[in-house]
Amino acid sequence: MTNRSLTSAQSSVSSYMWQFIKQKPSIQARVHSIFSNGFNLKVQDRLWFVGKGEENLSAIGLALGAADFERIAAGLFVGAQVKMVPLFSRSDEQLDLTFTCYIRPMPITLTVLSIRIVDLSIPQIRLDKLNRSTLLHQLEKAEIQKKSGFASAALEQAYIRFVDGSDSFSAASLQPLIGAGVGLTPSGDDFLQGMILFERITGVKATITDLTRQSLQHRSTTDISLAYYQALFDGYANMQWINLFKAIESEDEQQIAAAIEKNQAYGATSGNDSLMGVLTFLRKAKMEAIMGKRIVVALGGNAILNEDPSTQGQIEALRHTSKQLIELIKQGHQLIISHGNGPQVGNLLLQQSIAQSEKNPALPLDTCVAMTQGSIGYWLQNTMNEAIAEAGLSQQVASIVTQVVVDENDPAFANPTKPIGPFFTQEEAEKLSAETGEIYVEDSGRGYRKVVPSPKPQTIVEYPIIKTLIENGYVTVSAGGGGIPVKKVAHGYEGVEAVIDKDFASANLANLVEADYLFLLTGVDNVYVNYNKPNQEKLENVTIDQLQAWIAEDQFAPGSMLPKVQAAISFAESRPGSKAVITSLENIGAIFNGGSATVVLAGNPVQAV
Ligand SMILES: Nc1ncnc2c1ncn2[C@@H]1O[C@H](COP(=O)(O)OP(=O)(O)O)[C@@H](O)[C@H]1O
Ligand SMILES: NC(=O)OP(=O)(O)O
Repeated sequence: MTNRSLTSAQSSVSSYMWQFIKQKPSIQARVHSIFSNGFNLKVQDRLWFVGKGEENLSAIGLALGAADFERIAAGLFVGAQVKMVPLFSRSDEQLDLTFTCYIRPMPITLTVLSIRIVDLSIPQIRLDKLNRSTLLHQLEKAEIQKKSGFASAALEQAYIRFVDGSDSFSAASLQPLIGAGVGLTPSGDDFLQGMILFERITGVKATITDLTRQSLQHRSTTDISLAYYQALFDGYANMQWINLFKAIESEDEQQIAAAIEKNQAYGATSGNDSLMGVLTFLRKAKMEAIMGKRIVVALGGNAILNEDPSTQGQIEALRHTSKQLIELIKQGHQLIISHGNGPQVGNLLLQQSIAQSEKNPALPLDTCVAMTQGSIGYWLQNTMNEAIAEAGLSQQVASIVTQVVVDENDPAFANPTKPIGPFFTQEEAEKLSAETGEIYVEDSGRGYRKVVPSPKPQTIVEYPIIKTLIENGYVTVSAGGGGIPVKKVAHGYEGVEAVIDKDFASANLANLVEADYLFLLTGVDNVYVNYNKPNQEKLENVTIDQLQAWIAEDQFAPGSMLPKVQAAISFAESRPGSKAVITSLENIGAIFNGGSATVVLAGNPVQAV
């Protein structure tokens, strides 16, 4: 008998198999099937896989260093006896094992020391992370179908029926996939396992998992497939999947590409077959909008203030607004709310100046912005909580006092353009201007309003906090009133007197928190060219270039639609795939369901919402 001891850390065992090994003093097995990258052992009613090298560590198995694997594999035959004796000299992270193969020309015993116990339990990956990852795109260009069992006529038909939606997933439609196709792990099973795996990592409703379990009671498949189904149901996957999950988590495109390639190389068609399941899961999830989008929603004036300017009136308006916003949460999206404060901050400033005295000096504009941010955030937090409870949802809402950094040399300080506060007639405005030196301008045909400097936002101080809250499932209210304008000073930040445009601040926020969408909600469903003229034209899917051309023609009113269009452009061009939507509050539930809105994106308008 040949004996060989290994002391290297080249061998590993899955945590799943370890659970079984550690209960047994010795394990008698027979070789069940042999592949180029490993072989299966039958142990009573279970199958265990012995892989070549850690990259072939199976959920149901053990992986030996490549050289030692080759020594055994050379003489291996189906039916050969194998005996494993755990030595238990190590900790819970390591195992020693003697591994005797009764092979030709003579048996071989390996004493495999320091076998690493590798956790192959299926992790959770947040849908938004998966959604942002390039996995779907990469699978689409990897030509996996061509290399899979689904390239064969019979299976291809079954696949197309699912993908074009003519066959929905049901026990009856799914059952024929069990055991379908050639190989020791038939393609149909690999496909279903890819889907089950992704249901598991994303934690979405386990529809395919449940249907597959039911179908397995009526239709059988190979022992090997059954063993992998069992491992999946128990929450374990092969090493190459775990590596793909790590790559998705890293958001590194190249790492994802490398992990896909490793998976594709698995088995004859197995790797590609299960990736077909993943691809189908991702497409289905996208179609059903299971994969939530991260959406910054900027609320325009009429979302907060209608005819009744009292506190109660504004809360009522926000109550209505919150009920509409809930539609996005119901559809599974992450909601990052921002809002304007033009009327409120102007009114507060007016109250400050009227009531000021030596003992009670008027508060500066940045503090007034902070106060309106606080009051509107407080109202919104409560109306959102009410709407969430009413809809039977469980999200929690947090308002964040948000400071937005501006450049103190921004030319906007010398040229006030931001209308705030109440509307006045021309005579009233002229009188006020003469008395106070303040500047009043006509605001989009609605009357005269005081204007204040509105510098461009550079960054948002609290954005990492906002991002953390979103990623942990909270609905946030932030950057209210465009954020509190501050400048960077040696010891931190200091307020500056201005009101930042909330559409620009929201675009900045959307970029910083890596949102998929920026929704600018206002009084119209769409942006128009030739607005309010007999030849007005509704804009639906538009590119940045088209908008730039219309801006040059002065199609959008400064102080109302122009900043929205500019903010939409700045977000759409910030990152590939970012989309900005300008529409009304009433329209938000319909946006992902074929409703009409103005959608701005950097690329081809055909790919809109
Ligand atoms: N080209 C345009 N297309 C559509 N609406 C326009 C256009 N130009 C001006 N508007 C007006 O601008 C309004 C949006 O600006 P405003 O009311 O200031 O924003 P907010 O809703 O953020 O308070 C629209 O409701 C509409 O009345
Ligand atoms: N800060 C700001 O832009 O407010 P409005 O949208 O209400 O004008």
